[in-house]
Amino acid sequence: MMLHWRLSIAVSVMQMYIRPDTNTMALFIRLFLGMKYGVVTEVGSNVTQFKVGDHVGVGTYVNSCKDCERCSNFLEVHCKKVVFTFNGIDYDGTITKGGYSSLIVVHERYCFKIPDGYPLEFAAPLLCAGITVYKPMMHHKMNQPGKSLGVVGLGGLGHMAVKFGKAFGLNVTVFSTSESKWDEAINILGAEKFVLSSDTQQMQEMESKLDFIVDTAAGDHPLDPYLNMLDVHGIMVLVGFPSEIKLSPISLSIGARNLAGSVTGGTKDIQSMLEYCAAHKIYPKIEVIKINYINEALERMIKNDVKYRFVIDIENSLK
Ligand SMILES: NC(=O)C1=CN([C@@H]2O[C@H](COP(=O)(O)OP(=O)(O)OC[C@H]3O[C@@H](n4cnc5c(N)ncnc54)[C@H](OP(=O)(O)O)[C@@H]3O)[C@@H](O)[C@H]2O)C=CC1
Ligand SMILES: O=C/C=C/c1ccc(O)c(O)c1
Repeated sequence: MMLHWRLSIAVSVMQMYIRPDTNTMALFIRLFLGMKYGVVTEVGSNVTQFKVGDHVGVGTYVNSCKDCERCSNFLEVHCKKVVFTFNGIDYDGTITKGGYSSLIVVHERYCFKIPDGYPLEFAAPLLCAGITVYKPMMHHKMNQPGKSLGVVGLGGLGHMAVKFGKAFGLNVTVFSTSESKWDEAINILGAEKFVLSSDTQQMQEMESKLDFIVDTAAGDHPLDPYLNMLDVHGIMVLVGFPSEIKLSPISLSIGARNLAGSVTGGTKDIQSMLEYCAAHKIYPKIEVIKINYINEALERMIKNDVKYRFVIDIENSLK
């Protein structure tokens, strides 16, 4: 039942951001150390899906009850007993350690085959940022060529939403608080349009122009201007975690618009996403670092100076 593997390389994805609380500026450190990839070195006798030598990845969770309706429908991330890969308490009482390890033992259900030829270092961010936007985009049928997509926030999640949007044949508009990201959005990621969200006129010009919006913004921001950009029956999905959201019900009712949320994805969705990325040559933009660069990496994350994920090469760090 268990898959036992030694990581040839382990990967951690880190994010850090400042979040205003009601009274204080609190510094939240999110060391997202869950996603990792490596090579299988040992399989238990009941393992059927993997063999020694396979390239595999582990996402943001490593266990769930396997028995509830959600698990039965491959919505394991929504299982009430889901165990997260980092700082979770597993069923045997152990605290999960995420990606800062050279070895992991994991049930094969929570292990994903990285397709042949897909460069391993790109796989880890897919297991969080990639699936977090791919899942709602597929669920809400945003893969209809010719439709229009708005992506709010150009960071780890946002740049993946742009990549999927382009691969789906959508007309993509990036909404950003950072004027400096114009070149990246248009010339590198290939978005059709870039809107500076602090520019009221540019924002108003987008009224009723979008079919879909994926909102990845990490900080607090008004929702009404974005909802008003949706056409009739348009769909806005929130995947970011600002501290709170406020909106006028009229922004939803007029135009019969839809607002939804989403969190990463189930095991089948994750495997499909990996295969889609391999088939369409979709790669997250990453910077590979060694562990001794971690303090500088943290400093740079505070300054929002990373495009868009640090990937820690644990194996080469330990040599
Ligand atoms: N639902 C889920 O399963 C998951 C959710 N998350 C959450 O998604 C969010 C984004 O994660 P990630 O992409 O990794 O983070 P990043 O820091 O890489 O990117 C977030 C982007 O949001 C924009 N932003 C930040 N603050 C604000 C603000 N106040 N108003 C508007 N835009 C803002 C910035 O883009 P710009 O400069 O372009 O404005 C920033 O680059 C986080 O809240 C994270 O916790 C992450 C993983 C999974
Ligand atoms: O699989 C679930 C992961 C959820 C998640 C929650 C918060 C956050 O900041 C993330 O990066 C992921």
